[in-house]
Amino acid sequence: MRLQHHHPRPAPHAVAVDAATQGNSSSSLDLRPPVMINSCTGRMGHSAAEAVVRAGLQLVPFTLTGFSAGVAVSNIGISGIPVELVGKERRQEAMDVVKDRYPGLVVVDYTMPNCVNDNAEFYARNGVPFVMGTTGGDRAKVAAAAEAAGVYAVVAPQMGKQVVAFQAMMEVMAQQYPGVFTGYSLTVTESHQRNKADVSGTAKAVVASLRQMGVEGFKDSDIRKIRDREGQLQMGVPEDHLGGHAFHTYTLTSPDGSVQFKFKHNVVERSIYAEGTVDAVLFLAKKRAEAAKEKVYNMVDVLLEGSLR
Ligand SMILES: NC(=O)C1=CN([C@@H]2O[C@H](COP(=O)(O)OP(=O)(O)OC[C@H]3O[C@@H](n4cnc5c(N)ncnc54)[C@H](OP(=O)(O)O)[C@@H]3O)[C@@H](O)[C@H]2O)C=CC1
Ligand SMILES: O=C(O)C1=N[C@H](C(=O)O)C[C@H](O)C1
Repeated sequence: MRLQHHHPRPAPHAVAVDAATQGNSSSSLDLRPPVMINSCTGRMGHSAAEAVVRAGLQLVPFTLTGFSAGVAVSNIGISGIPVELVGKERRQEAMDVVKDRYPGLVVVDYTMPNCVNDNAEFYARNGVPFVMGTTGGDRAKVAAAAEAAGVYAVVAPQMGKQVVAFQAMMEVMAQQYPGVFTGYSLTVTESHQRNKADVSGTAKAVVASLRQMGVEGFKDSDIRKIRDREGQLQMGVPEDHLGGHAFHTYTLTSPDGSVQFKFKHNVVERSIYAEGTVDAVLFLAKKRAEAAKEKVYNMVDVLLEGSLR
């Protein structure tokens, strides 16, 4: 496929895409599916695309961007593979070609919170399994779109194995000991790179478990979001990683102040999520091959099944 160039963005590795050169032996039951990542233009999408290539999976050489109205295509390079950018107004045309050329593909979404639902509905409409790594949006609607279309999906705000294990531990604690922190007050602070649009989806998930453990009166909007350089340095973020980090601290304090619990998970860079993304893709391919009854999963499900490397 060559989509028409309208108004190309700068293309450091502008090379014509010939999908056939990457080979395509996928079948719909392929356990190592071709992977389309939206959007390879973003930090997380780029990192996940590199992990896909490292894992020896075929990277579909097309990626969606949020650009539209006059901006159609140009190319970027991922680990030497030229990837063609597809503007929003041409995404259905591109998806038709991609489905035809890469049967059995799995889609990964790392875009923006404000397009989570639109993208999920687009993937569901097209009958393609997807990993929704993007945070935000109406998560119940994402799951409902996948269910209604009978499409397999992993929907999770956190792909990093060890952080997912922490999330799982909090969920188990909430199930086993509901109310154990009744009366305790909670503060939550999260720091991410300056241009992260929303409050941490991981923090929201952990807070949901803490509520089940009895914490009352704590709203998601009470999560303290640090995006400024000074605040980030104070929280201990290394200067080199101001542009890519995820530091989370949850503090629980007893009513009389005599007991305090602190949970922390601090991550720099993005490889932990990128590797987990590949695991989620392989998990979905397996579920599809097994024709599993359940369609929608999260990363705790992937972990519990032993599918995180
Ligand atoms: N689940 C997990 O483990 C993790 C989740 N995340 C989440 O992933 C998301 C992305 O983060 P990050 O990569 O840092 O953000 P970036 O801002 O670096 O990238 C987002 C990209 O999305 C693209 N985009 C915007 N709108 C659309 C659209 N409608 N269709 C296709 N592409 C679009 C933009 O491309 P363009 O400018 O070309 O439009 C942009 O490059 C966030 O929600 C973040 O919280 C991040 C890390 C780990
Ligand atoms: O945007 C990020 O960077 C991250 N987003 C996810 C979140 O919002 O929880 C996961 C991790 O914190 C990195």
